[in-house]
Amino acid sequence: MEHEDKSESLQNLEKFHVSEEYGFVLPNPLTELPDYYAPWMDVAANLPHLIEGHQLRREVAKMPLLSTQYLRGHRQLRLARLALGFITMGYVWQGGSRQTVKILPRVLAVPYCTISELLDLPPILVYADCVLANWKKRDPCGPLNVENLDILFSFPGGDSNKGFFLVSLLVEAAAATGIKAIPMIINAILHHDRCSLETALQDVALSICKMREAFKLIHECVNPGAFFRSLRIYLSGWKDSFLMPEGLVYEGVWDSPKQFSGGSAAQSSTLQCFDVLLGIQHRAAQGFSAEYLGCMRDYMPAAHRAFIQTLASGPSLRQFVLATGDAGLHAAFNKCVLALVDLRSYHIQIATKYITIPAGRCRAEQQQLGGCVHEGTSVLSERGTGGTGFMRFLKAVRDTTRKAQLTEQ
Ligand code: HEM
Ligand SMILES: Nc1ccc(Cl)cc1-c1cn[nH]n1
Repeated sequence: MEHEDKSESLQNLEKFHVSEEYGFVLPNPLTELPDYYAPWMDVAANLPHLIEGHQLRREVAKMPLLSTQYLRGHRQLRLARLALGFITMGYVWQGGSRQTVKILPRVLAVPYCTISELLDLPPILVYADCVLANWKKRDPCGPLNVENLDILFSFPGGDSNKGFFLVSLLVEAAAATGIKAIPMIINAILHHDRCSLETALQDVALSICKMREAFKLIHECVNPGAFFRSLRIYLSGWKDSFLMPEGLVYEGVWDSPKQFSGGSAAQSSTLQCFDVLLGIQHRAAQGFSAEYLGCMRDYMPAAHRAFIQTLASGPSLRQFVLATGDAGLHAAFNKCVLALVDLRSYHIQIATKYITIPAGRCRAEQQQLGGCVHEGTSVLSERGTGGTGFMRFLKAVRDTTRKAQLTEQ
């Protein structure tokens, strides 16, 4: 398709399930399903209690095999997937790293895989489930802030669950004005409109700064110990996992076990969108392949994946700004890059506080008391020796971002 067509297609954000107000966040997610699905919703709503009471497996064994035919529309499918995703992660990880399961019972596997196929998402909890669709306003007319928000489902780990998912949601919501500026940027490039382009780039830089502001809430809303010892475990996946080397058998769906990566904000369309817009291409870092971020696009809603692909195949903002030799555009472009560098640097500090430091304490304890740190796979977990894998990855991504600045002409 010609660039001109692409710019037109990107003008219609709604087609890509992108909201002017909420960005990639699912606006006003449903909180209820038809009563027929009460067996799923009741277990999902009661997950922390069932897991802590070692009753989850018994409850799942009692569940009927429900048909997905009574689910109507995108939002009911997203809510059903969210509930089944929480139950699945709870079922697999309720015994921690000592008692993993190898088989997901058919009463979960069959509907979960059916719904996942309809949404073109893998049958494992992803960022688009537990962040983008896992929220409601207490007062529907109230603001989008921590005081007026709640999550729909949770793992054990208390309020840190809510804090982690809601802070992520607020970071995503802060990105909305930047995402909304993207069609304007593409249009300005195609019409050689430097003034509109500079204004839109200023919107992107301001939006990324607001994302970093929202990020700061993590300190008051998430406890490092609760995150490291509890929540992090439940988000782990079963790909390249030495705890589940074969992966997970989805009973009644596939005969052989399947491997899927755990939930990660690498599945956030927002950061990947800004990377593509600014022409930032990441490469391999120990433990994380160059394809890792690319592979995570398969864990995004199909419409969001299409938005990123359409953006990637459109005109290059980087090349356009370079070709103009315009100092104002040059500065506005670099402000966006530096805002992304600052966000990623701040994120690295957070990862240090919430993973590296608690992991160090945990190792010290285990050397005295024995027992094994959960060496989960993929997201938010230690990879490689001493948890350095992810830190090298995050620093490599940050440093590649820094190198994307346009140098002096
Ligand atoms: C307690 C808080 C957090 C911790 C400990 C943490 C830790 C990590 C770790 C270990 C990774 C690399 C592993 C992987 O991607 O599988 C990662 C990646 C990432 N995280 Fe977080 N994170 C936290 C919160 C957030 C939040 C709130 C956001 C934004 C909504 C975020 C955005 C990202 C992104 C976009 C990546 C992919 C790498 C990149 O694009 O820079 N993180 N995080
Ligand atoms: N913020 C997040 C929210 C949900 C899930 Cl599943 C993962 C993350 C995350 C953060 N950094 N890496 N992953």
